[in-house]
Amino acid sequence: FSGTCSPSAAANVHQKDCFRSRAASSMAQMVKYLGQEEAQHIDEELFSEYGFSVDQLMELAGLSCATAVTRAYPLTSLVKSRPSLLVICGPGNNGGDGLVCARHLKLFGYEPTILYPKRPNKPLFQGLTTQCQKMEIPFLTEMPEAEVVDEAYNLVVDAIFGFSFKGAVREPFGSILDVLKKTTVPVASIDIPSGWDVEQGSADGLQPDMLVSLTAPKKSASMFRGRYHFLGGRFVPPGLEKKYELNLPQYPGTDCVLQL
Ligand SMILES: NC(=O)C1=CN([C@@H]2O[C@H](COP(=O)(O)OP(=O)(O)OC[C@H]3O[C@@H](n4cnc5c(N)ncnc54)[C@H](O)[C@@H]3O)[C@@H](O)[C@H]2O)[C@@H](O)CC1
Ligand SMILES: [K+]
Repeated sequence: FSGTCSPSAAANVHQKDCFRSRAASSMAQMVKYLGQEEAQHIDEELFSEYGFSVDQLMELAGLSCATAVTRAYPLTSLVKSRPSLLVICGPGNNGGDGLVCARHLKLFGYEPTILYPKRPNKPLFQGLTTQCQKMEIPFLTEMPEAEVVDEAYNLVVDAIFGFSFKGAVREPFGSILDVLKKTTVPVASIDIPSGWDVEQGSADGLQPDMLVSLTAPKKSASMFRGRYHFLGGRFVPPGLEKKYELNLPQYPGTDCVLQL
């Protein structure tokens, strides 16, 4: 889209797109893009000052991600005969968001499969894993080759690393990300495209088609070049939003996601 809204454009639809696009880009300018430390401080404060628990926010974050997937890749738009998705979960809370997202996607009619190679020995993650197993979501034991991923799945959900990622990628995630970079199916990243520096991004890294920024976008989101950037995690209390000057756009109605 060129950025100029031509009044002579015949279709109303085009005009609507035009205004939506303008509104969205001005919203994207207003909302604050967070540095890594700031994102971690907000996270800590949500628990220490505002009394939330991790599983509460993870449920809302994962639900946002699943909802964003339904908006960008509705069941009717999928090209494969089955609505299959691959959800790759990492070793921290970003991986937990992925487990929650997979569970909701199953409830929304998709057929997720999970790869979860490094599982923390904590009740929260064990519970989320059990819930997915009981929802009859299959777990893979290893990352398939790129050609297999392209053939078997409509979309890959990247829940490997979030805002605590630092340094060079350690195994087995280095090899998993190498495969992901070779696939042609769209990738939807939760919070940060995995392997990207949280603030600087990564020129030769993963190039997801969708990014769901949680709470507020991180600085690297300004380097995102995919088609769909959503904001999710509609749980920020006004006091916290004010303190960190987040300038969050208003979510429409009761929606838990907003397209930036
Ligand atoms: N504050 C918020 O707004 C919320 C955040 N949530 C999620 O939590 C995420 C942050 O979670 P965490 O702080 O647990 O961290 P991450 O999930 O970003 O990753 C931490 C894990 O990755 C490993 N790791 C870090 N760098 C690595 C490297 N170079 N190679 C291999 N492994 C590496 C760490 O050892 C740790 O196990 C967010 O991005 C978001 O997805 C949500 O669950 C809930 C609400
Ligand atoms: K991610």
